[in-house]
Amino acid sequence: MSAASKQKNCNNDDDNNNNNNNNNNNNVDVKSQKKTTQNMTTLTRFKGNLSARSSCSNGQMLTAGVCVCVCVCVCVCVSSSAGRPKRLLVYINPFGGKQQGRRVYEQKVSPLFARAGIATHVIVTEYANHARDHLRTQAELDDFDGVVCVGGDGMFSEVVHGLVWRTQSDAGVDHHSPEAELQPCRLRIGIIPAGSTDCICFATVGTNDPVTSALHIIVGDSQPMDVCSVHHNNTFLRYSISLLGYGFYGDVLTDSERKRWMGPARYDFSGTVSYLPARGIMGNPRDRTKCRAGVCVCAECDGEWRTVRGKFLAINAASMSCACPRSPKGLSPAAHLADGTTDLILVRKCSRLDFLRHLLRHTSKDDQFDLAFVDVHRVRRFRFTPRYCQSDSELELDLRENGKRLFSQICRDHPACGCAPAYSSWNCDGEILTHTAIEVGVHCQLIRLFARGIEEPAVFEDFTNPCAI
Ligand SMILES: Nc1ncnc2c1ncn2[C@@H]1O[C@H](COP(=O)(O)OP(=O)(O)OP(=O)(O)O)[C@@H](O)[C@H]1O
Repeated sequence: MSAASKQKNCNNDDDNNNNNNNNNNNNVDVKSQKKTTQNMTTLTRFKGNLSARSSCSNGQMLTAGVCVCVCVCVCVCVSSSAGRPKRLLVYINPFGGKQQGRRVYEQKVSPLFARAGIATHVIVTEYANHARDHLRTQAELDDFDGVVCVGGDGMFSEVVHGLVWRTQSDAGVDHHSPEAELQPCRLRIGIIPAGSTDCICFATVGTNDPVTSALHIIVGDSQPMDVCSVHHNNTFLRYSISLLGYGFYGDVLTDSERKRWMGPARYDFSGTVSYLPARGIMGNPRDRTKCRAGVCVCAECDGEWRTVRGKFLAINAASMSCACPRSPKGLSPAAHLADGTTDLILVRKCSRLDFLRHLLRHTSKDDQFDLAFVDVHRVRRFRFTPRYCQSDSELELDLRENGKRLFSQICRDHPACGCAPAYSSWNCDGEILTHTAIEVGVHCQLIRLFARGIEEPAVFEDFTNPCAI
């Protein structure tokens, strides 16, 4: 990527919607005013919604000013132009969240796709990584305009892994090289939320509602997103879209899988963090500016590496705010979806009370980074090398043989110190990585979602009177 900043328009691909259709559908199931209001929010943002207005006035009216406008949204989209998908490959995880994926798709989404004239090829997954493997090897991607996953963040991660891998394979890019410039994926990804947390959907759409997500797909919205590649010693490990966590966050996952997450904490992990600060970007991790739909500026690639050594309780890299309904601020409230950076949060060794203060600030108005033992940097790349006490560790032998850069910085200060080695694991979007020494690079706008990011509410939006919109 060139050193110059790229300015990209992240808005909807289509500027004009031809709204000629007055078709009214009375069969749409609208369960609550809240849901309908969300759908209306989507509707109001569609450009050229004049005929949506007139359709709405003829549409089915419910009590309290609630209007069934989902059908209208679909009609708005039917007169398709470039950017709107015509054929979609759909993967449904029947076991995500409350195991409602199939029902959600069949009852709420499939009828909308049909009405919008979108053909679908639906695969209900039969095992973990089914969707990923299918995308990697079998899927005839040329036949489709987009891929839809019905499930949670884990399912989305599967689809990203399959699609990014396949795109690189087709383009002859060596994804094992940490320096490789990855090819952006042609197909957009739609998320129909049917998982437990649905953090990615929430961060890119602003709500976890299957109908709203389906409408974004139908109108062909486009929201670019960064993807982090994680390597160990020139070997690809995983892609990360939301959060990479070592120390506290890594161990919460590891220990919860071992069902001992309430057990004794032993957080004090020595190591070296090197990072390449992001330049040429708008904002910083502490400016309280939320990521909003619109123009995205990609960070520049050059600059000087910086190194931090010490003892950490937690090392987190947040590529997005990681806000979700249960944590509305998220881990890094000002992180951006598509600027080519990740927010590297370093929590140094501190007392348990101080660490608790830091954690509690995630749910209050106070700045969680405004503490002496917390540093946050917006970075393009970073590396982490744990400092092992044991000289005969498997990793050290491996590193000696390969002798690469920072990975050779193993602690040999205390070969027989007898201290309990403090290891943690990296939690990569909910999956535990098999290595602790990692190198991470952010790939700016590698994928695109059928979404448009979170928009500021329009000043004159009046949800109580949808027909006036
Ligand atoms: N048919 C299947 N059987 C078992 N596991 C599956 C199947 N299909 C997908 N999976 C796996 O299930 C995991 C969890 O799925 P998903 O993300 O959809 O739901 P969730 O974990 O409840 O939601 P969230 O990730 O938002 O918390 C994913 O990692 C995915 O790889």
